[in-house]
Amino acid sequence: MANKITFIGAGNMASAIIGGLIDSGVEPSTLTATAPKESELAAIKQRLGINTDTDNNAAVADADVVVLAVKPQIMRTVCEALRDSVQRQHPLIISIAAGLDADTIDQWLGGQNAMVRCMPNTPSLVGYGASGLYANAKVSDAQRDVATQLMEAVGIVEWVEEEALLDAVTAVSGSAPAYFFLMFEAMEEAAVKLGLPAATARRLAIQTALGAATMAQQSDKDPATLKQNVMSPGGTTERAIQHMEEAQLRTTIADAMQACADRAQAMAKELSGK
Ligand SMILES: NC(=O)C1=CN([C@@H]2O[C@H](COP(=O)(O)OP(=O)(O)OC[C@H]3O[C@@H](n4cnc5c(N)ncnc54)[C@H](O)[C@@H]3O)[C@@H](O)[C@H]2O)C=CC1
Ligand SMILES: O=C(O)[C@@H]1CCC=N1
Repeated sequence: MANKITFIGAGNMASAIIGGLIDSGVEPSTLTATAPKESELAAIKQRLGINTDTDNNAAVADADVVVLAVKPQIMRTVCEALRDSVQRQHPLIISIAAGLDADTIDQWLGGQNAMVRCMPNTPSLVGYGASGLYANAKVSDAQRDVATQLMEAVGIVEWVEEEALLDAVTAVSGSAPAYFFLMFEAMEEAAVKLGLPAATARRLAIQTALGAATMAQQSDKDPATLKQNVMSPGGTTERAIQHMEEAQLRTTIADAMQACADRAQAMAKELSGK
């Protein structure tokens, strides 16, 4: 793993990755996170024992890897203010921002940077992250390995060779924890209507999702076969699945994922001015 990693931004996604890294054995003293407010940093410092700084330039001064973990809308301001420090140090830059392309961020940082774009997701916090990664031409094999190691510490890593595919990764994994949380909400509400206490319904729904995901991961059967195995002919599951198919659930999911990828592209256009 790289010697020193600095996270610019200490919000939901940065804390999820940092928490996962520490759980995987990374020494907290090698990690630094920044944010404008000392109050936000005090909480993360106390919880995770990492270094913190309100000064982005000071925090990247001796970093081998800089992870850009601020909202896309403020990325330009943050990068332009970091330009001189980055040009002096030339660390590996990893951006986790949705949409924004590597070339745009590289230009904001003064150009000629080794840039990895990463689309992670929040389950990184519990070691079950799923990240898509793309590297620009400046990234060496050794730096690719560093990025792989960093994100594998918190889950699985899939490299894509075409940058545009990161929008598809955003749709299938970056944003997708929210789809499953929506499913939990809906199942709990429906189970309460069927008479179960909310807490019981929530536990059963979550455990079932965990079981289904684990089975799908471990089985040599595809999801369609595993689904079929639950559906006794003329039984209860068949009725439920028939209802979902008639209600066009697949189309809803496809449309939602297309909207997600479209939004990533639109954000990139809006924010890069291209
Ligand atoms: N939340 C998620 O599930 C995912 C988020 N992302 C990407 O991660 C990035 C961060 O998202 P979240 O963590 O959800 O946002 P967040 O709002 O939780 O965190 C943003 C952080 O940036 C800090 N910040 C604001 N201005 C700053 C500045 N000038 N210098 C340094 N830090 C500054 C904030 O104090 C905060 O700690 C976004 O670009 C988003 O597209 C990517 C994948 C998943
Ligand atoms: O909703 C968003 O824009 C970010 C990117 C992927 C997940 N959260």
